Amino acid sequence: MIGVIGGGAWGTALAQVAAQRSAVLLWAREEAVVEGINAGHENALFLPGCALDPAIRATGDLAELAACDLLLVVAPAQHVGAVLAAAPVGRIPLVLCAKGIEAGSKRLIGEVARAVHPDAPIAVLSGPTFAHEVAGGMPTAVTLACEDPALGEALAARLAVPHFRTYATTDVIGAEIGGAVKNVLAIGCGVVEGAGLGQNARAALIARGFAEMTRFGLARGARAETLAGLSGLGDLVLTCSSTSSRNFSLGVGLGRGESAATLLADRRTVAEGAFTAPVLHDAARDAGVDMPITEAVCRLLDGAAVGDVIGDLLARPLKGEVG
Ligand SMILES: NC(=O)c1ccc[n+]([C@@H]2O[C@H](COP(=O)([O-])OP(=O)(O)OC[C@H]3O[C@@H](n4cnc5c(N)ncnc54)[C@H](O)[C@@H]3O)[C@@H](O)[C@H]2O)c1
Ligand SMILES: O=P(O)(O)OC[C@H](O)CO
Repeated sequence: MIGVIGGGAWGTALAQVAAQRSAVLLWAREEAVVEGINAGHENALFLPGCALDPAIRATGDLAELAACDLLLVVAPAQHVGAVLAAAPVGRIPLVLCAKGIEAGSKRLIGEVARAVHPDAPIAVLSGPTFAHEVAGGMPTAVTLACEDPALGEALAARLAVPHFRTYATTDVIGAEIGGAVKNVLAIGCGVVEGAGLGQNARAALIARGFAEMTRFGLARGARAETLAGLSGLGDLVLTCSSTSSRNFSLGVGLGRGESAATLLADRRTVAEGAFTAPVLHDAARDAGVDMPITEAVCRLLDGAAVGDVIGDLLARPLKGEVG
């Protein structure tokens, strides 16, 4: 049986995919989500309007996950450590599906999981994946990263269904960094949209943002081809082009001059980039990597005026395109 830890939009969509081939037990934090899935086969809080496979069973009791032989970890990045610490994992393989970096510790989610459950094999699933499209059966492709190639290929085969293709790699760090950094850059692209700065600026931000992602990723041991793949460039393009992205939408609000505090207040859904941006900025400084767009997003989240931040970005000394 496949266990899913997290009953947000993405955990629910992944449960829907997994249910095509396996029994699925989904742990959700909210009682209303557990009841809604078990009684009405719908997650009205986080994925409304999607008729779920009746074979998906939900629970509010983490202990029940001990019966699973594979766990998909889909809590928001800042909560993965706490949720995993309370889960009966032991040696059950963990597929990490959150996109972010833990604030304070500056750890990638794989490092967080390994610290709590050192005996559990770790994999990362990431890529361009709006939950509502995946849950609706629309064609989607993801990266499945695992340092053990045999386990990675077995997990990729187990989680794939015809509309959900998994591409295996051994580059776990690359998959993690792409997913974390793209959320920050998506906020920046949203700002460009909200401030009406035009399509040229958005394309420039995607390309220069990808250069930032690559610099940081290579400094942390990622492989360039992973960063240019589904979990990096693929997801960057998706989230930088659509208001279906919570991160892009947050940026649109910032670009219109609304404050981050107002935009983030009382949110039920997560915009991971808002939490990752400051810790990514710190981690980049530690690694000696220049990330001007990430720095600009941090300033905007801290309340700096859009005109000032864009003016400073454009006023930087000219440099070569590579390097
Ligand atoms: N939604 C997507 O399309 C999508 C796609 C791929 C990856 N992801 C990633 O999946 C992760 C989960 O996002 P989502 O979209 O499923 O969430 P969501 O925005 O739909 O829902 C918020 C989730 O946060 C959980 N939560 C809130 N406070 C919590 C706490 N204190 N402890 C534990 N959990 C808490 C809620 O229970 C809920 O599951 C994120 O890292 C996100 O980047 C999302
Ligand atoms: O809505 P976002 O910005 O969290 O993006 C969701 C997924 O990460 C897209 O791949």
